[in-house]
Amino acid sequence: MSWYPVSLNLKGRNCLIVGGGKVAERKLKSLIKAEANVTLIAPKINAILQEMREAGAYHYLNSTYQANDVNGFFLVIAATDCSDTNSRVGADAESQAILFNSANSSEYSNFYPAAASQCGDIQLAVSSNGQNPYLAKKIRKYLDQKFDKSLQDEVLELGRLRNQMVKDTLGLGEKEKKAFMKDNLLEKVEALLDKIDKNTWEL
Ligand SMILES: C[C@@]1(CC(=O)O)c2cc3[nH]c(cc4nc(cc5[nH]c(cc(n2)[C@H]1CCC(=O)O)[C@@](C)(CC(=O)O)[C@@H]5CCC(=O)O)C(CC(=O)O)=C4CCC(=O)O)c(CCC(=O)O)c3CC(=O)O
Ligand SMILES: NC(=O)C1=CN([C@@H]2O[C@H](COP(=O)(O)OP(=O)(O)OC[C@H]3O[C@@H](n4cnc5c(N)ncnc54)[C@H](O)[C@@H]3O)[C@@H](O)[C@H]2O)C=CC1
Repeated sequence: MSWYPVSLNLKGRNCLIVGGGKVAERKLKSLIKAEANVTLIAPKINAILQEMREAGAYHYLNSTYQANDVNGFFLVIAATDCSDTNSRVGADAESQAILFNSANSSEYSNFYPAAASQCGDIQLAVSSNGQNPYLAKKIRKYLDQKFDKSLQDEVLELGRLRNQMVKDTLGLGEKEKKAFMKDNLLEKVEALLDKIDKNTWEL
């Protein structure tokens, strides 16, 4: 089986993290970057999570996980140091077809967060499907360092051009549309790819 790669829009979505240690903290930071609305349940949280709570970065429930605490959440992450708890959270999430990731077991996980970095609208994401997250992180860092952040403006410009062309070609037939795009846009994309090749890739 191959896993289905996807980019999720979590803006304003209710997401739950169970656990309050280092792993929960990393997961929380990436959900906050995605502007999710995060609730965290744990009887104890580390010092950084404490600071973030005081700053109002997420909602905190000072408790151990209770059955069906997952109710109503779009996405749930179990990051406790108790694999039984993580499995219970997973079983509850799975029974409601909620997106679920466990930090210590792939038993119920129906997604893995990729090792990812953002360069403007280009997202670099690497996954090892649970085989070796450390390797995924290393490959992500390698790509990140090779990718020139100055290309961000050019990618945005390509987006603007493309939107304009979609408007300009309204009413044209499929064939004419394709020809128009090829003449006006693909050349610019190729030029950008050449630039990436020459300036940033040393593969
Ligand atoms: C299955 C998965 C479930 C999940 O957590 O989603 C999982 C599981 C485990 N990770 C472990 C360890 C580490 N994980 C990292 C880092 C990351 N781990 C991430 C994802 C995933 N980790 C999922 C698979 C994704 C995939 O394969 O692609 C990343 C990509 C995304 C994220 O979590 O945000 C993020 C990199 C982000 C980035 O920087 O780009 C580091 C490195 C570090 O922290 O510096 C270490 C220490 C080094 C080491 O031990 O390898 C252990 C052993 C724990 C133990 O020893 O007990 C387990 C448990 C097990 O494998 O059973
Ligand atoms: N996916 C990953 O990248 C990694 C995963 N791990 C795994 O993740 C687990 C957690 O790692 P850390 O954050 O370092 O552990 P930690 O020990 O720092 O934190 C565990 C947290 O879980 C909470 N907790 C325990 N029982 C709970 C319950 N019933 N309900 C709610 N919260 C509960 C604790 O209060 C604590 O806040 C490890 O046991 C390990 O299996 C570890 C390192 C990396």
